[in-house]
Amino acid sequence: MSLHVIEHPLVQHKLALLREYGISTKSFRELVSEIGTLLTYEATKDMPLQEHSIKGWQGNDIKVFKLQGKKITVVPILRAGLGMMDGVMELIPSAKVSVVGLQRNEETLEPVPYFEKLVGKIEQRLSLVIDPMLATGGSMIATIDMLKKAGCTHIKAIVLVAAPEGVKATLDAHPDIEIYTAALDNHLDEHGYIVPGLGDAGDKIFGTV
Ligand SMILES: O=P(O)(O)OC[C@H]1O[C@H](OP(=O)(O)OP(=O)(O)O)[C@H](O)[C@@H]1O
Ligand SMILES: O=c1cc[nH]c(=O)[nH]1
Ligand SMILES: [Mg+2]
Repeated sequence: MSLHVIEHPLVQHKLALLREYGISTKSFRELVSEIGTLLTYEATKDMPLQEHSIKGWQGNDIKVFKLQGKKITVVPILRAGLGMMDGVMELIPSAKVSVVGLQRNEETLEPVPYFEKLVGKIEQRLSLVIDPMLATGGSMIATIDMLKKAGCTHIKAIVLVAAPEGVKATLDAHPDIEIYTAALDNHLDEHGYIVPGLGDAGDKIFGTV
């Protein structure tokens, strides 16, 4: 459906810190999680509400609004998506979690699926796919393919940084989804890395380099 670049000053400030050369693993993890929280706030702002009547502090009936029906499944793409989990779950602590494992082949840039564990009745919920990086879009497209195969019709993606190539490929393949990102970066380099980007987000979160 569309791309939402979140230009909120807190998001942009934290993203600037995240891009620093030589950032520590601790700071990288903290910022990934914090930006995850802020982007979740934006991505959930059109969730439907239902009116309820409750007893308020004075003991009389008052009208309030609560989230309606089956709510959200968070879908982290392993590994790097796990880095956003705590931040996302902070705002939606009752969300179900469906985990998808994909490893990009660094030669062909094709995603190689290695894990899929989706929750029951996933088709009745909004799927919120989380991954820090949207590069060629291959991993995101493969994940959305899996979710649609399971019957999901309402899917949003939250990524910290997106390349124009990945946004186009994802929205061409799945025009009905919405992408929320802190930045639409410049381009992909010859190795499929986002420029200016963040480097290898999975390695930075897990300390594997
Ligand atoms: O848009 P694409 O071209 O598919 O690239 C983006 C994917 O690459 C990274 O994961 P990677 O495959 O490196 O796995 P990791 O999270 O285990 O490091 C990143 O976290 C995305 O999942
Ligand atoms: O720039 C990129 C592209 C894919 N995966 C990453 O971690 N970073
Ligand atoms: Mg990686």
